[in-house]
Amino acid sequence: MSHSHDNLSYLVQPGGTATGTFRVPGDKSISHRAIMFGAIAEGTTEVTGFLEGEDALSTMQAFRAMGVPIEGPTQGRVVIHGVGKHGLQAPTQPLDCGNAGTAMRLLAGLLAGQNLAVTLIGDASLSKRPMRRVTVPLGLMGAQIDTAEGDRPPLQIRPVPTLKGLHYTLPMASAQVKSALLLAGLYAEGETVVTEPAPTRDHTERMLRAFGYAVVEQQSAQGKQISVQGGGQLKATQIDVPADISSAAFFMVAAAIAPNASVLIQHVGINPTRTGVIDILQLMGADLTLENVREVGGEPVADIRVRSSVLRGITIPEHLVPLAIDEFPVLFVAAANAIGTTLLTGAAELRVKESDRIQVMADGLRALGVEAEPLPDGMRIVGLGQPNQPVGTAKYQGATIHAQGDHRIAMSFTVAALCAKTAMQIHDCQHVATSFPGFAQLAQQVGIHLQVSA
Ligand SMILES: O=C(O)C1=C[C@@H](OP(=O)(O)O)[C@@H](O)[C@H](O)C1
Ligand SMILES: C=C(OP(=O)(O)O)C(=O)O
Repeated sequence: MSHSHDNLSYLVQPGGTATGTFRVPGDKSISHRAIMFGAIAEGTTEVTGFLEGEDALSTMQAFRAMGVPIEGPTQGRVVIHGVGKHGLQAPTQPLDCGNAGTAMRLLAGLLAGQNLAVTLIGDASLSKRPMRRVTVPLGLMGAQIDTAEGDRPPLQIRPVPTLKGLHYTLPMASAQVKSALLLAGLYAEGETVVTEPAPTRDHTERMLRAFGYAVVEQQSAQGKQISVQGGGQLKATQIDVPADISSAAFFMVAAAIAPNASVLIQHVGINPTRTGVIDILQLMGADLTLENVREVGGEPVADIRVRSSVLRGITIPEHLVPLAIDEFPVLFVAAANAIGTTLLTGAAELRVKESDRIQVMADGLRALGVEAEPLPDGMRIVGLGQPNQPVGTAKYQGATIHAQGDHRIAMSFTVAALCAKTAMQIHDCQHVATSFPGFAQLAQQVGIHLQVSA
């Protein structure tokens, strides 16, 4: 995708807070899947609450380029006129997945068995991310996908008439790989069974069922096994996308570390495979409660209230890592403001996201004067909180930070600025629009002293 601004910077002055009642944009994982599944379903699917961010729009554009009529988005409403499982047309150009790993990896699985020639490309960040994790198991199913040197994008999918089902144990806890294989499994002969070593987000499983496709789950000694049979059909449905807990997380941490803060974030998806950030913040002592817990369209949602909190450093339980995988950049900011040391291990996957989130966050925190030691699979952070100090006391210097093209790094240091003694300058913030359009305006609205410059 082309970006409207090539180099956005944020200047955040100290002394802000976070207060108010608001909703953050729609869940990115669910928005990608709603387009993909709606496109290959029979009939018309209506989506509300869709994330109008660049990542989900890349997915939408890709299906339009394969001949799927899609209306919208208009205020989060999208109407997809499904073409059925075999109705996609070969695109005349490479499909541009932009910054979105989810788009590229899930599309690889969904397209592998369609007898179409398709090339998937991405931006500079995505072009550095590993793809063997999907191309190897898809190859075992009979797919023919070429990568560039070192297993990186572009992916060239060659037409093959059919795939074979596969029994596969994921070498890492990855919902993207799991989903790619289940989607390929819809087009494979027989059964495809994916075993996950630890629970990962289960939006694919839930949404396949919402589209009337049977998904069987059972526990085994190796972990949960998820199976689909090839050859079935998806039937159009309605999808109400909840607000993205990964976006809400920035304001959860902002409210926890800022003085006199209180936020109520409405209609947030609290699928248990996504709530690691809530558990971790509560273990750190955050004043965080769930209100109005309800179920919307097969996904649990709640309003999340967070107030200024005395946070304490913890050793993060490893089983929570995949359940909070995208929230670690901002959780590191919480740790920097806590009393005592926080230790994260078992999170090597953070090194292969939009940036190396361990190195980039450690470098940024050190620039603020925080002791942050990157580990091969995590980080040790010595928090600057002091007992008996009021919440929100400024603890470190502001600094100039480069977000390295990573939306979550840019937003995390915006939150960190709440407890800085001097201004924070953050460069390379344009990718915030991939997951959180309107972030800067919302930050200003809640009381963060943020100015945007191009
Ligand atoms: O399936 C998904 O929608 C996602 C899975 C996760 O990636 P991995 O599968 O690489 O862990 C997560 O980091 C990403 O933001 C979205
Ligand atoms: C890792 C992320 O997304 P993706 O893998 O889709 O680029 C993210 O949004 O933090």
